[in-house]
Parts: sequence; structure tokens; C-alpha cells
Amino acid sequence: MVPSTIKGLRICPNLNFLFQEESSLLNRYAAAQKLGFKAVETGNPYVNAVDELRRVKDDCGLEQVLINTPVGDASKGEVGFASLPGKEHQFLHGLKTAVQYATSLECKLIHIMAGLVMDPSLVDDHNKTYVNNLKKAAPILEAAGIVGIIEPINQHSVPGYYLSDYDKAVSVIKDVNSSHIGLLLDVFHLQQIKGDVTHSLNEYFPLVKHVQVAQVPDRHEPDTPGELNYDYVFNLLNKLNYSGWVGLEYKPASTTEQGLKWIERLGNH
Ligand SMILES: O=C(O)C(=O)CO
Repeated sequence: MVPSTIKGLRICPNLNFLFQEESSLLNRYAAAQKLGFKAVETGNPYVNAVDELRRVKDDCGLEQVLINTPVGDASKGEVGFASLPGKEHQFLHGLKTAVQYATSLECKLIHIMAGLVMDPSLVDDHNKTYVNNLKKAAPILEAAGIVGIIEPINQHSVPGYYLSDYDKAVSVIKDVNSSHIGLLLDVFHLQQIKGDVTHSLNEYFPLVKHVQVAQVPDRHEPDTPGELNYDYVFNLLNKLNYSGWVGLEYKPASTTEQGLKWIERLGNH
């Protein structure tokens, strides 16, 4: 069994990163529950029918904290659709699918994936498309009681990803001006995009609806060798009175279960 909190912060494994020893997503819910987790996040729930997922989630007594919007053909930039000019229909269809899944799974957070900029000369069209799509998404999310969150992703992890700048994310959230559009702050990406973790966490905290963690640069467990001191980061989240979930979105350095020992190690400081 593993603790489901670290320093009082609630933690949930991302089932598209952890428990990959289980080839089936449905079995990953059971594996997470067996180890003692109370909740999960799932980047791509669409590999299963929503009723199947709902049944397994409920049988395991797990909370579904977050899902992502669907992605398409990455070779066409479709790592999500939110910023893609000319694909507004696919964005809206994907959003409605995500809302349908989230509603059935009683999930209150949807990570809205932005897509890739395949032609840098079209970045202004991406900017306009992104804001317009999020403005259309806000009332749909509000009606469903769901918050859409946008996540700056670093360019090493996803080269060409449209949203890779916190100032842009903040400006878009303020432009859309809806309590149903907020920020997903993944400390793994923050460190590689901007660094300045203490001041950045303080500055962006009012917009933060969800946090994810992984060590930099290898994206392994928080206590593996790397640039970030997660003992400090978790203490800082507590100082800020962060009450949301912390998503474990890292690639286990060995096995999932072996790697989870970091929680005990770090939690005892
Ligand atoms: O790659 C990431 O950090 C994501 O959150 C995609 O789900």
C-alpha cells in the first residue's frame, strides 16, 4: 500500500504514465486502487467506452480527477485541436466528447489540449482560434459544472506545441474571463519553460486549478536525481494552501510500484 497524500497534499496517479505494466487501461484502475490510491487522472480515456470506464472506476471506488480532450493525428498537428485554425468543428466535437466522459465519470477537470503549430507564420491564426474556441467552450463547461484547464507544455517534451508560455496562458485565461477556464501547472514544464519556481508558483497560484509533478529532465519520480527539490515544492504548495490534487505524471524509472516508494521517503521530511 502507498499513502494517498504527501505532506497532506492529495496525490493521484496519471494512468497514461503510471501502471503501464498493465496493458489495459481498465486494469490500471484496479492496480491503482489495489495500492491504496483514492483517485486517478487519465490523459486518454477514449480507448474504452465510457460506460465500461464508469463501471470499473466505481467498482474500484476511485475518484476521476482529470481527463484530457481527445487528440488526433500528430503528423497533422492534432495534439489536441483548441488552437488549430480550420479545425474548430473537430475541437467542439472533441470537447463535447470529453464533457460526456467527464460527466459520466463525475470528473470536474478537463485538460484542453491545444495542438501543434505546424507553420510558425500562422501563429496569429492559432492565437485567434485558441481564444475563440475557449470562449465557446466556457459556457459548455459551465453548464456541465466542469472546469477546463490549459497547460503550458515545454518544447523539449512536445516540440511545436502551441501553448508553451505562461504569460500567454495567463493572458488567454484573462481574455476568456470565465471561472470555468483555469491553469494546469505542471512543475515539470514550469521548470523547463521558465524556472523561477517559487515566484512563478506564487504569481500564477490564483489561476491554478490542478498541479502535476515529475523530476526534470528525465520525467521520473520526484525524488530521483534532477533539477527540482520536491520536498521544497510540496512545502511551498502547503504554504500557499493549495487544496487541489497533485497529479503524478511521471515515467517510473523502474516499475510503478518500486518507484512509488518516493512517497514514503519524501513524506517523512
Ligand atoms: O504532457 C503533458 O504534460 C500532459 O499533461 C499531456 O497530458
